[in-house]
Amino acid sequence: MQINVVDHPLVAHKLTTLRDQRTDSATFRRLADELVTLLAYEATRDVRTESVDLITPVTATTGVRLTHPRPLVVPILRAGLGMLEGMVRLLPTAEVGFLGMIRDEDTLQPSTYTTRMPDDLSGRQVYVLDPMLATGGTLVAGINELIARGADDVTAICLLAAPEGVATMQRELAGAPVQVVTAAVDERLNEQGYIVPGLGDAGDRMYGLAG
Ligand SMILES: O=P(O)(O)OC[C@H]1O[C@H](OP(=O)(O)OP(=O)(O)O)[C@H](O)[C@@H]1O
Ligand SMILES: O=c1cc[nH]c(=O)[nH]1
Ligand SMILES: [Mg+2]
Repeated sequence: MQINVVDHPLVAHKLTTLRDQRTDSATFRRLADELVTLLAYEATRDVRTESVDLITPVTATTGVRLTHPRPLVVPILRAGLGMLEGMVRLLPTAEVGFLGMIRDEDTLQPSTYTTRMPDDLSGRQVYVLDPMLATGGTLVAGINELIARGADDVTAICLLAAPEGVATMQRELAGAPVQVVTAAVDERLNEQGYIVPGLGDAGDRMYGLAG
């Protein structure tokens, strides 16, 4: 499994504002949207294209366009939903599937409460969106579901990662066709499984406290 930490001043600037506890939900959602487009620029470096002939107002030429089958974008609900618009803006032909997952606050084990995706993902490029890679349990389970459906080219885009989660993914998904693109790998997890220094609970910061 490959990890790509995007080292760019605009990425660092937006991430710093996301971390700040004074940033309100509306600003947090806007910055998450902007940040995912910057990360997606790196994450889609190998997106499949085909050449296409066209005529400009000046001459005939050849260009490229995204190829079929269409890429699949899968936000992991809830917090991954805040990354969806920024991603499909860059990949307008993408199809969108959904994985609803929640991490138990005490055991930190993930469970899946909804799945809406094509049954057969063979030959598809898949982009998974989840802002936080903490213990890695959620992404490992989510990506294993994609692989079970035949996915053989999976890129996870995360706003922030913990070294523990990266190590878990490298162990659990060793040899799998998976890469992770993130804005930063932080110091560690705390006793509650939150990333330190982190940005808190991404879902709560986007959408308010879950009831
Ligand atoms: O790497 P892990 O330790 O598995 O933790 C990461 C997961 O935790 C958060 O989701 P949460 O369970 O809070 O659900 P939410 O998005 O609905 O808030 C986050 O959005 C990730 O999906
Ligand atoms: O720091 C963390 C860890 C898991 N989920 C979050 O939303 N934040
Ligand atoms: Mg949450």
